[in-house]
Amino acid sequence: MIEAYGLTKRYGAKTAVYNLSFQVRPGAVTGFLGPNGSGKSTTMRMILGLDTPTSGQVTVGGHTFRGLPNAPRQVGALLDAKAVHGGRSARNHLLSLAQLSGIPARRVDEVLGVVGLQDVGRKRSKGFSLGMGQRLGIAAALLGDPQVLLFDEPVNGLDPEGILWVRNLMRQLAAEGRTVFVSSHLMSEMAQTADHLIVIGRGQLMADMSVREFIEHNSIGFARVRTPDGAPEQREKLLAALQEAGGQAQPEEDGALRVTGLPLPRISDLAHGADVRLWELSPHQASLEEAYMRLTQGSVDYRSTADMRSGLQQPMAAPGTAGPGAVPPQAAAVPGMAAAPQMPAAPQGAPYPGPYGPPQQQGAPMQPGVPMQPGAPAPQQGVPAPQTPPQAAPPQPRAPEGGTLQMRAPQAPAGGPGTPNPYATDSPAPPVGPPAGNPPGTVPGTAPDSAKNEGEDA
Ligand SMILES: Nc1ncnc2c1ncn2[C@@H]1O[C@H](COP(=O)(O)OP(=O)(O)OP(=O)(O)O)[C@@H](O)[C@H]1O
Repeated sequence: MIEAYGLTKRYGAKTAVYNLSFQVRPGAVTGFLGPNGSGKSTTMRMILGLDTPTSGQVTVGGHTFRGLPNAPRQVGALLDAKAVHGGRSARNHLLSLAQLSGIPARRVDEVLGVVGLQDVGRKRSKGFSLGMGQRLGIAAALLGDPQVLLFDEPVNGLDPEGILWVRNLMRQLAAEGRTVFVSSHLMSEMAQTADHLIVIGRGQLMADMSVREFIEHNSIGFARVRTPDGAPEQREKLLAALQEAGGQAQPEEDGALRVTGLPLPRISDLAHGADVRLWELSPHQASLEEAYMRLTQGSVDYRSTADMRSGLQQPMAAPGTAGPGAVPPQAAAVPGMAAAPQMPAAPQGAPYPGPYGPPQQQGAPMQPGVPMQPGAPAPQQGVPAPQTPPQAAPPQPRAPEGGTLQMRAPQAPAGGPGTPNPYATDSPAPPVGPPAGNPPGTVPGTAPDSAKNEGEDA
């Protein structure tokens, strides 16, 4: 079990992790999610004793990492697959790690086999592809047959077969009763691999719950309704009836409607009352990716802007105006591609809106664009529609029944409302002590924070 209490890490004026408390339990795969720069790697490095918390603490099996007896046999980690001496063969790299930790040499051949590198074990790792390097990093993590495993982006660079293999490996390790903590940006992968999720944004805890609960709490269910093809008047009649009843409808690519704000039986009754035949009426739940986007969109530090040199943009409007060249955040600017779906942020403190979404006043459309009017054309491809601006606060979930679910908006620092949030200012933080040197029992394949640059470019 990994347990963090009030974990905080500052690098000079930069607060990378703030007041994080969570538990990672054995027997499950726990996904660790958060936007770029949200503090996932920093947290993992603190768990592994490679970074020293500014305050708070994190323990593995009740001990700080440095207090763990024979740590490399108890904790394995893949943090940075490139942290390998490229001139050494894969086998020699693992052998040197094994020797440092008192692990028998035969285990090296075992783990080379487990990760599928047995045929290239004597080749120098500098010739390895990204995926082979990942496999070598995973082999290093498995070397001590540890009960606790941390993987930072393990599927990075792996081909589909490799991704499937990692998924099965994680699940198998958890089924053996081990603690498996894995960060990833691949939501579809996490949805299939993880049992539980810990989500952070700007270094602070945003969600700690099962995958199922996470999707339930952060997504709006919807109904797909399809009227007969080639009968636009039927579709328009249905649209009018849905809107009159307080529902919202968005066009889907295949001509169906995505309806929120009305339960399925009501939609059926409305269609019947309007004398409209239906080819489809089906319930849907958003994906983990949609739920994640919805929760974290207020915590994203790095957003892309359109490339004005692509020749595809109108001239930029004056700052502060939404002129023809203004590009909404995350809107696709590629010809022939529709803007990516933009999930609206739920209003802070809003209750869970129920399986078919909130009533109209709460139910911002799930797709780009304004709610569709009867007879209105579907949004043109390649034309980003107006979008709801991101809101800073994540939604508040309902409390679970008898569970350990917690989900919080980023917490204000202790000290009351007048205390500045470290994320709101660049005010100097208390000085951080010099990074500790290589701790005894450093996890194979990882480097202490003394190897990292703690400074920031001006
Ligand atoms: N050694 C360091 N010195 C200074 N700042 C650092 C250091 N390590 C991390 N940071 C900063 O702390 C913040 C969190 O970084 P971290 O690498 O933990 O994020 P992350 O969630 O792992 O990001 P990503 O998903 O992009 O890998 C970032 O703003 C980063 O620039």
